[in-house]
Amino acid sequence: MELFMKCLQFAADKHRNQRRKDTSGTPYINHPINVATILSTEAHVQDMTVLMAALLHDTVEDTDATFEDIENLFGPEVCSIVREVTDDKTLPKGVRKDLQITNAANSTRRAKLVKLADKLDNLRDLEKTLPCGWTEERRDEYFKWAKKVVDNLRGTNEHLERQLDNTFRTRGLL
Ligand SMILES: Nc1nc2c(ncn2[C@@H]2O[C@H](COP(=O)(O)OP(=O)(O)O)[C@@H](OP(=O)(O)OP(=O)(O)O)[C@H]2O)c(=O)[nH]1
Ligand SMILES: [Mn+2]
Repeated sequence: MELFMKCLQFAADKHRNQRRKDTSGTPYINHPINVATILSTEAHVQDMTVLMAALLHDTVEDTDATFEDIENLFGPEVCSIVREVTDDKTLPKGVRKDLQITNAANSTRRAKLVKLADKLDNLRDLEKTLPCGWTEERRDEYFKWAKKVVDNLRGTNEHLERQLDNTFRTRGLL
């Protein structure tokens, strides 16, 4: 529990100047908190290593945090999950998005759990509001792409997959 609180503090500090893309400017940290909360309360995940990785999952991708920081502070197991769910932002966006689809199938179970909850929270946000500057078409494309990623993560957690399927059904993708 002490290490979990340190993850929360570390993620809140790293994301402190970031906002979500919604019009109300929700603090970015709400998203990693939501991902960890979905895993704990909806997927009934009790593995603290997974819950810590959920809090940290966007720190290396979107802040100046490094894998070295994560490994030193939170250990190699948490770090390896964060590594699995971190996109290489030096790659062109199209390549990154394709890699998420192919890498999903080869991920460890722990990384798959974080990926499923990450997609679920992002899709729930997208159902509520269109991010600033996004068109309806871009939202539709995100849903279609997310379905391809999720299809390669299946067989991991029935609660998460049922919730994701509800969002895909609402969009006419299932
Ligand atoms: N739906 C939604 N997403 C928002 C919002 N604000 C920030 N995001 C982030 O935007 C990313 C999705 O937008 P894209 O344009 O597809 O991706 P990009 O930022 O990586 O270029 C997600 O990153 P990610 O968590 O790394 O996930 P993913 O890109 O792997 O799906 C999501 O967390 C918001 O208000 N609504
Ligand atoms: Mn995320």
